Amino acid sequence: MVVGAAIIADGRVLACARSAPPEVAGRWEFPGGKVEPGEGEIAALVRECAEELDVRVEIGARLGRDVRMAHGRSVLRVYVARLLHGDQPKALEHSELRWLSAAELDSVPWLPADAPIVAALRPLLTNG
Ligand SMILES: Nc1nc2c([nH]c(=O)n2[C@H]2C[C@H](O)[C@@H](COP(=O)(O)OP(=O)(O)OP(=O)(O)O)O2)c(=O)[nH]1
Repeated sequence: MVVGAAIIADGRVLACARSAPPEVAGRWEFPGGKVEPGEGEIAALVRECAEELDVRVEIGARLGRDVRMAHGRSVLRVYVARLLHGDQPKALEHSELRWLSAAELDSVPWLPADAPIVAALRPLLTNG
């Protein structure tokens, strides 16, 4: 299971450009990663957001549906999240971070598995 966090602030969502591995570098994703054995999904998201972005987050509702990823070996599950304590994300592992409005959602090349989740995200963002 791979979990991702759709971090929303001021009507925008945080999109992150992968720096590695080469086959997905330059593609955009939600921060997150693999749930470790014995770890809960929420705990995995809190850990990944701290590791990748140096932020504390509160995890909210599920967003969209589970998406089966390449080769059917894993599933992507995304949750809505918000930043806590005024923390500001830093690109510790990504090549770039961008806050996207609803109108800007299609302006970056998301990882293919993210498409249905990005579509479900649109109504949660204010236009602009
Ligand atoms: N984090 C994240 N991964 C995604 C998204 N969409 C998508 O297809 N993936 C894929 C890319 C990777 O093959 C996999 C996540 O693996 P990862 O390399 O980020 O996991 P991890 O941080 O636990 O890394 P590692 O321990 O395996 O090095 O899921 C997404 O929106 N967010």
